[in-house]
Amino acid sequence: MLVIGIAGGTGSGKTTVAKSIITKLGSTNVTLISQDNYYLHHSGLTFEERERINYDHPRAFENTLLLQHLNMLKSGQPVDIPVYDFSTHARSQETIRIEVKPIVLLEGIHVLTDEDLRGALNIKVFVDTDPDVRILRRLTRDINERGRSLQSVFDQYLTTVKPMHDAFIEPSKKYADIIIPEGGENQIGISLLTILTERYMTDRAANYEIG
Ligand SMILES: Nc1ncnc2c1ncn2[C@@H]1O[C@H](COP(=O)(O)OP(=O)(O)O)[C@@H](O)[C@H]1O
Ligand SMILES: O=c1ccn([C@@H]2O[C@H](COP(=O)(O)O)[C@@H](O)[C@H]2O)c(=O)[nH]1
Repeated sequence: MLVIGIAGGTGSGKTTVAKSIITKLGSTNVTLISQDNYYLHHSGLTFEERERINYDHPRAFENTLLLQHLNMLKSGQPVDIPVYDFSTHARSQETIRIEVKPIVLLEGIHVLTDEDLRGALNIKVFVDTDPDVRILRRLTRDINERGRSLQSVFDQYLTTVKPMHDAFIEPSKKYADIIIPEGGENQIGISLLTILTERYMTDRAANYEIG
């Protein structure tokens, strides 16, 4: 199984890049997993307490479960991954079944910051988009899709999103094999990744396999 990690700041276009690759290759051989599904579940906290959590710190995620699921997929077992509800800041009761496919695209803000997670990736990608573009995209998305107000996006960006991006996410770019400027607009970068993935599928014995 080939695992491609796609990191980058919030709103950089990680999901858009991943979905473009799936559109080009078809979904039969490629599956998408978002690190966001593995946000820690804070069942003992109230909504107001959950609202104040720093969701941009590397330790906000249950990466041990994510790694366990990747290992299960690599050994040929399907997995039931958690579903995360951004409007309530909580895991929902449901899970999603992920079937075994030869290619896994793993996208998330911190897929390159965790050493163990990096070790599970065959190709490491960083989507590099200017902060002003990212915050504008995030503002639109969080208000339209995640039930946020203008003020809450503004406050969260300044208190946690930007400081954590500067401290952890931007520095993780150095681990990338491929940097894709401007995300979904970068058709050449997306084609490059698609070609690499196609080559893997036609030659499973290629050098990408981790020992
Ligand atoms: N090139 C683009 N032009 C315009 N809007 C975009 C572009 N890329 C992404 N978006 C929008 O910006 C938002 C964040 O993009 P997304 O791919 O989900 O980023 P990420 O997964 O990095 O947070 C989404 O609403 C998406 O539709
Ligand atoms: O409960 C939550 C959990 C996460 N967030 C924010 O989500 C982004 C990561 O998602 P992207 O799709 O990569 O933008 C992260 O910056 C968190 O701040 C949240 O607001 N609430």
